[in-house]
Amino acid sequence: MSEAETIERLRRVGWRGDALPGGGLRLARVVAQHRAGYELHDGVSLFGAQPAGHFLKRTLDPSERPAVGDFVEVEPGSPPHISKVLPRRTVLSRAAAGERYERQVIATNIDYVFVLTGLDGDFNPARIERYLSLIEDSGAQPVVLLSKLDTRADGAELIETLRARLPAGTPVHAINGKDPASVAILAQYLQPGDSAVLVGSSGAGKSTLTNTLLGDERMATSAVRAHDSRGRHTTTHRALLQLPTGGCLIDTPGMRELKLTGEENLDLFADIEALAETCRFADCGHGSEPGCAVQTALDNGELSAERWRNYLKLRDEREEQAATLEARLRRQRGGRPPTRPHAHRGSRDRE
Ligand SMILES: Nc1nc2c(ncn2[C@@H]2O[C@H](COP(=O)(O)OP(=O)(O)OP(=O)(O)O)[C@@H](O)[C@H]2O)c(=O)[nH]1
Ligand SMILES: [Zn+2]
Repeated sequence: MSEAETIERLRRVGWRGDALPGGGLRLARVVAQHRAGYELHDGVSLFGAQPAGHFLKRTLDPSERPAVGDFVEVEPGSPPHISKVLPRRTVLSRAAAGERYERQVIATNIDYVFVLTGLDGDFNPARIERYLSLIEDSGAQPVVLLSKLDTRADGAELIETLRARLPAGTPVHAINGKDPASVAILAQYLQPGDSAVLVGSSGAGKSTLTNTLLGDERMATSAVRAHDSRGRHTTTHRALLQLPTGGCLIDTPGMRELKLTGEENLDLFADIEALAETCRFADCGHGSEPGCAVQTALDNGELSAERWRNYLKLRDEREEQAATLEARLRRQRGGRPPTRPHAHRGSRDRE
């Protein structure tokens, strides 16, 4: 098979390059990960594979192991082995639950993250901002989707309010997830070589939208499911769906549980942080302290009470997670205090 044909096949599972890395080994994409091994797809067929021995070393940073979305080199054999993970163009990760604090890779090589919110009771701009802050360091481009447009007469107003609030340039689309004509606007993010993921709270309409995007391909997907587990209906999660528009949608359980972690930055609220820096006291609690810049901005309407509350919520969440991490690390050290110097801002007057 020619290199052009191989690239053409891999394009169907999200390969973006115009050339293949040397070595002549088979390339494929990780579409699912189970306790028993990996499932790979090369654009034509789905097959199982095991990680090569060097991926199993205990000292290896877990984020270097193959993850859903990775393009990998495969050594033939039965079973085939994953010998190498190719460089990742983007990495979506979160703090892992467990005894050791570490980043857990959720999916790699994602181009677009669809942040889905219903325009019904689910509508919550603060939550959308929090999702955007999660995606911020991943390299993927966020696309805000508002579903259930058909259920809300004042939808257009809500959308304008949201657009004004989000960072300039963030795409926002309102859709009816059940209507293929309405969903067609997403084709621009789902062309051959594109990989997208869908996040949003329960009931937002993720399954509905996925099925509409799959269209007639929905049948094909269940057919693959049926025979890849030797006739039985597999209960494993099919994480990579090939869409009729040529792009693919990654749908992993980890993606669905995307949560805030102690590491997310608060860049969306950089203006508030800058404002708080100008309070008279460096340790201002932004309550009734004299010379509090935040209170002044709240009073004269420069800062809305809602944005201030959202900022506080996100900050508290981050501090709580940092404290949990700190306690966990201290337990590991046998109760000794941290060895690294502690950043501490004392009560000092800036005047
Ligand atoms: N009217 C209308 N209903 C929708 C739309 N999108 C989803 N729904 C309905 O909303 C309900 C929840 O949709 P789901 O697709 O199951 O939501 P989900 O995000 O997959 O939920 P989980 O599986 O719990 O994560 C269903 O009853 C859908 O029919 C829409 O655009 N318009
Ligand atoms: Zn203050």
